[in-house]
Amino acid sequence: MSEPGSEPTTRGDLGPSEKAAVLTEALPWLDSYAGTTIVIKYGGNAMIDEDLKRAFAEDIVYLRRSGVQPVVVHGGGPQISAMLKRLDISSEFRGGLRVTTPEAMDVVRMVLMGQVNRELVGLINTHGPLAVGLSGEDAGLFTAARKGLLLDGEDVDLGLVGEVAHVRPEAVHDLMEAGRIPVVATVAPDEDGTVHNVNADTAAAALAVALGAEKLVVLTDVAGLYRNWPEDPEVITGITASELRAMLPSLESGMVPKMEACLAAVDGGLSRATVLDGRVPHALLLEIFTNAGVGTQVVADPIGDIPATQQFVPQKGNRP
Ligand SMILES: Nc1ncnc2c1ncn2[C@@H]1O[C@H](COP(=O)(O)OP(=O)(O)O)[C@@H](O)[C@H]1O
Ligand SMILES: CC(=O)N[C@@H](CCC(=O)OP(=O)(O)O)C(=O)O
Repeated sequence: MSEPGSEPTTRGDLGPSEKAAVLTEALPWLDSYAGTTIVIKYGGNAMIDEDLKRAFAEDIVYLRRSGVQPVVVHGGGPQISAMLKRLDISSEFRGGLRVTTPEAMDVVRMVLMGQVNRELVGLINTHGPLAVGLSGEDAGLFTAARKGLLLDGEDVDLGLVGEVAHVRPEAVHDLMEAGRIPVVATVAPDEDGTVHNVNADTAAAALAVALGAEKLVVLTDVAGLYRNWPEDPEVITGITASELRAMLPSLESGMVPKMEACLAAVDGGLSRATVLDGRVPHALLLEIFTNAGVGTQVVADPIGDIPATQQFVPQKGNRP
């Protein structure tokens, strides 16, 4: 596993028998995931360069062609920050969430829907007419409610930041039934129609639960959830819902909404939620179609005394 800030590792060239082994290793996973829905959250911090974004689009199309139904929910935090800076609009984060003024909200909406969403849809569609972009504003997909935040005993006013109060997943279902890949930006109106900025991890979890997805995969810019961050970091490969719940108050910055989202997904009935290093090319395929898996896997509390690291150990025939 890489350390924070270190370069992600890549695989060297494989010989013919190793290539065949990789392909056959995928077979049981192809069998067990066919027909399931996987929600993939693509964080803005993992959209580092054009090659990585192209590799991500390939992975999504690969999943679709393998009979999996991928649903993409994307972020774009660094892209929003860059545009706010260009426009000389200040913004700050509290508890991993952007304090969003009405002026900043216009920029959030413009960047997420007009820039990041369009780019991902375009990259996927170089492989065929597959992806359709939408936001929480389309066909009532998300209804937001103003998010409150208590930090160190103090009420923080986050402005136009929303949490997902209601999901109406019909539009996503319609697209999936038509063989399309929904690509979702996470701005959403409240009941009065005022558009709110919803953290993409939070929205991805809510959508995954509403769709009854098999799994939530979160692509970010670290190798997973670290214990003892940042002094003596060590990636946690597997963690149960209760262990994560106990750890949440000690987490910082962007990891707070991310791990809250994984917990919400598992509490909402998904069998797993995984945080992966999106800087590794094809991390998604490695996670879904190889025995090793990568990153941090959050699982429901065990029945009996099987440790989290050994639950659903990805081996043939061992799917829950
Ligand atoms: N315990 C932790 N383990 C891993 N990353 C952490 C931890 N605590 C804080 N972080 C920070 O959280 C960041 C990921 O969140 P964020 O920047 O919101 O990513 P994304 O754009 O992918 O949603 C990491 O880059 C890291 O700096
Ligand atoms: C409320 C809030 O913080 N919203 C996020 C929405 C984008 C996002 O979540 O992007 P990443 O996944 O790349 O972090 C923001 O304004 O940055």
